[in-house]
Amino acid sequence: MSTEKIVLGDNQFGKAENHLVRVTKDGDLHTIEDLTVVSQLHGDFASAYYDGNNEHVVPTDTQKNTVFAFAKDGVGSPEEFLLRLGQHYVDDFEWVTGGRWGARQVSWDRIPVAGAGHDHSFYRGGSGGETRTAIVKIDGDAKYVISGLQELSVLKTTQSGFEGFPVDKYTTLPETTDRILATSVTARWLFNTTDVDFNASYDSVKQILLETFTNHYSRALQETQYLMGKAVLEAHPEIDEIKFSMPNLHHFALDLSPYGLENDNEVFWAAHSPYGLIEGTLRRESLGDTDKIWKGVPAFV
Ligand SMILES: O=c1[nH]c(=O)c2[nH]c(=O)[nH]c2[nH]1
Repeated sequence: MSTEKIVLGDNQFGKAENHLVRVTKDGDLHTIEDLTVVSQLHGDFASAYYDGNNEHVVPTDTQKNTVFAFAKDGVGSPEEFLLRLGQHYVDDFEWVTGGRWGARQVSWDRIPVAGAGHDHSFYRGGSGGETRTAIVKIDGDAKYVISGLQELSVLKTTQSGFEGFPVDKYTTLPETTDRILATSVTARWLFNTTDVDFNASYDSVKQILLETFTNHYSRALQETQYLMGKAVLEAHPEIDEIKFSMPNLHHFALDLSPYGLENDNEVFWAAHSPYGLIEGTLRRESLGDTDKIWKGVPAFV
């Protein structure tokens, strides 16, 4: 066995995937900044690795908290935000000589309602937008068309609450009348004819889904889902049934009071898992059994 000393080379540590959503409010006009941040420190940490001595180990938990606390003062640009974060560590911890801070920022577009961008409801457009799907089934003489979309990401920064749920000994969730509601809509809708301008129909259904997400105070994602499906079926007689799968993508307003800061629903942690999963089928009451048509239709195409 070699007795050569094993030495520590490059090292760094911190917290990855700090998913921050910063809401800035100018009256009813809200803007959002959505960044996923990684923080990694360089410095004199040898005794932590060699001796288990944590005197210099700025906890990764603290690095996470610092990301959210710093967001209280706004983000501005990811570059400025990261420069501010990094400067804090080299200024305030003498053994920290540097580090690496990174961010992925995604942009949200305002949902267009009657030609104007909405004040507080957003969707992911451009390359972050939804995928359109289509499925055709033929069974003898019968032809069925199922159109759909997946991963239409929408988020509203207010006009959403959740109250009145049953409470048992496992319930810790507080009631709320003001929260972020965010989901990524997967929907499939079944036509009762093939005589359809499918491109125009798709554009209209998507717009109805977006507008309906926007246009009411949501008492739960379940209610919002029902209203979205109802609006589609009411506006489109050529569609008989719509199925949804919608994650409830939780955004937790963080308690910044331990750092002497208030959080009036401005700084949120966007948790990735677990997420709520809200699914439902909306259909015309008189519609017969369609199970055979849906059989074999995958959840995601
Ligand atoms: O809109 C919601 N529906 C739920 O079923 C639920 N459950 C939960 O914990 N939060 C929420 N929000």
